Amino acid sequence: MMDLVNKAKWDAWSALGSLPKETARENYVDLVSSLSAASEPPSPAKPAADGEQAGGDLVVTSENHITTITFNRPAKKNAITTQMYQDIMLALQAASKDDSVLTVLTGNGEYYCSGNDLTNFTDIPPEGPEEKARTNAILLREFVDCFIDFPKPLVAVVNGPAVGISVTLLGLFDLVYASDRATFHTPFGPLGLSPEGCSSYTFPKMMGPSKLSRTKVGSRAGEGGCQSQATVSLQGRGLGQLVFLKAAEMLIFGRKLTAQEACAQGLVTEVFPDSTFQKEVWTRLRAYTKLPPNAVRTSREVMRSKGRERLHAVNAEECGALQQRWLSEECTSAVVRFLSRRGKL
Ligand SMILES: CCCCC/C=C/CC(=O)SCCNC(=O)CCNC(=O)[C@H](O)C(C)(C)COP(=O)(O)OP(=O)(O)OC[C@H]1O[C@@H](n2cnc3c(N)ncnc32)[C@H](O)[C@@H]1OP(=O)(O)O
Repeated sequence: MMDLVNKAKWDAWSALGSLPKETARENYVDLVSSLSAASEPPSPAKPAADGEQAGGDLVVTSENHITTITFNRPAKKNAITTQMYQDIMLALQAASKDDSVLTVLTGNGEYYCSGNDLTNFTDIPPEGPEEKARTNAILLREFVDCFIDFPKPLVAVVNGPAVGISVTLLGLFDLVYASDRATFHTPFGPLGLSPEGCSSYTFPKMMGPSKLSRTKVGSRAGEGGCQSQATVSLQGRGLGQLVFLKAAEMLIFGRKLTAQEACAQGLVTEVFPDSTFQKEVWTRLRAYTKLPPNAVRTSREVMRSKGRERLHAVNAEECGALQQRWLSEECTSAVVRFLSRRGKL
């Protein structure tokens, strides 16, 4: 009775009764070929091909216990429309309750995401620009709160250049895997804007001294670390000052970082050669979904819970500042310059 394996075999055999040997052989072959087909690793969730609007500007798929939210406006460098903010929140709310273990954000086409769609500022309601700024600030605060409160591991698969809010939100992600063709740009200064996505807090905090001192110069991308040619001059500067300087260079002065530089600063977890990026990343993510889901969720919760209250306060402060920035002449003239460069106005 205690030899459970052989007992299971006996039970299965005796349940076949007087099944003819030939039929049993055929059934066995059918079973084995069905199992081998199922064991084929499914191809990574492929977003809709360029130009297709399958699922509209956002494609949400859920397979292999991974929910994937794909920016799908390649013709507009995956700029985020007002509707997409709403749809991403809905997708996150659904993902927080489904059987997925991980939630991934990625882009279709050559860009990861070119940030907020600057035409969002052009549809001014009859109540005027102040009302537009007020409703935008509410939408942005709710959007970022969704990421702060999301209960499962968040992964960014940064397939190409990332701009603005798609960069600042990365400080709220658990894993940021980047192709070596990705870049990270937060042009808030030139746009007359200020940081969002809690980046005014997460970026200085994340670009900490330990990462700078451990920068590996010249190592190959994808060897579990960063390939950075950036040499970091520490002469005469306290690391604390250098940390702020790096975050300020991005958020105040709009310096664009390469994937390797972003990895050296702690914004990116790992950089992969573009040629093997998708295969390596999705193979790794599928392996992560085999981990005990409740342990994964518990570990993430104990890591994230302590900082949530602070992040909500930072988000509120950033949205309040942006509500004023959006009404400023600096911002409106920058948006006019962008949209008129192609005769959009
Ligand atoms: C609810 C409100 C929330 C607000 C949250 C605040 C967020 C802050 C931010 O995200 S700030 C950052 C905003 N993004 C930008 O400033 C990027 C603007 N775009 C560019 O600078 C360039 O397009 C580029 C560098 C991304 C790519 O340049 P490139 O020359 O390669 O390509 P094009 O410029 O020809 O772009 C192709 C078409 O895509 C349109 N487009 C690209 N990005 C945006 C965008 N962010 N908003 C609107 N439209 C964008 C571009 O206009 C082209 O359209 P066209 O083919 O019709 O001309």
